[in-house]
Amino acid sequence: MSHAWGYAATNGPDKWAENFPVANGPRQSPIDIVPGEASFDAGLKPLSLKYDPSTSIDILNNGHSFQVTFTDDTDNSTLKDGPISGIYRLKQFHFHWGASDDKGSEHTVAGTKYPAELHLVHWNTKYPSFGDAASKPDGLAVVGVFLKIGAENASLQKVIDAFGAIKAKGKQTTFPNFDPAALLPGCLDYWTYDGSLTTPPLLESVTWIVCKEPISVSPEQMAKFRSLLFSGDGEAECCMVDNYRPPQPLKGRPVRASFK
Ligand SMILES: Cc1cc(=S)c(O)co1
Ligand SMILES: [Zn+2]
Repeated sequence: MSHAWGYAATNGPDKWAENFPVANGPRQSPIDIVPGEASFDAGLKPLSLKYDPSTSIDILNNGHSFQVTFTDDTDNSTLKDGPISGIYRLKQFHFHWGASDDKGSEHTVAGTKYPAELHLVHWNTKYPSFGDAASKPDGLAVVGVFLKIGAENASLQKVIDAFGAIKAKGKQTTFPNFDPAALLPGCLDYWTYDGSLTTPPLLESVTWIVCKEPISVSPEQMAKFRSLLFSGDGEAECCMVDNYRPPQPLKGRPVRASFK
């Protein structure tokens, strides 16, 4: 690929292997989760997610998605238990979504696509930093939450209210005192499997934890997601939509369920 990666026909998921050969690796994400083929594991613990709203810093349009970034120099916002060992710190959350409500999630459930998917990215504190952890097989843990069309989501609206300041690529603004726990579903039953980042460099360092229960998003709120731009100021406007990678081969990996 002569130019940076993206989601267009010229630089999208089908082209990523040219610059990132791990795209064809043994533990790529996302995957299609087939509930009937997941094995219930009684040894899986409930997720322990403890987030401190004072760790939220800013919100950024990075040209691929938007992300809310957190201070990660303390154990104030962490993920513990579930399928992981040790303490993982929250670094950022972001979303993937579609141009229409019939697509947008990265993981699918028995082939079903949701209109969007939230990713809460955490790194293993056995390593000195996120950057270091990102290249280790047990370095990252990402909690995935599906978004389903329904009632307006008041917590999500707080994020959407910041979109005016980050419409174009490279725009950033402060985003203090936000509690990401407000974006979690009531039930934290999950599927888990070993996978990767779903964007280049597609590092195979992620323990995926995908919640079974979706959160709601209204059609109007989804329209606001689709008003963000892949493009920067002064460039031809390109709506930020369909920023999702399709499911990848499971290649024999087990998918475990924390619930029956
Ligand atoms: C670190 C990271 C993780 C995911 S899942 C993503 O889409 C981008 O960056
Ligand atoms: Zn992601």
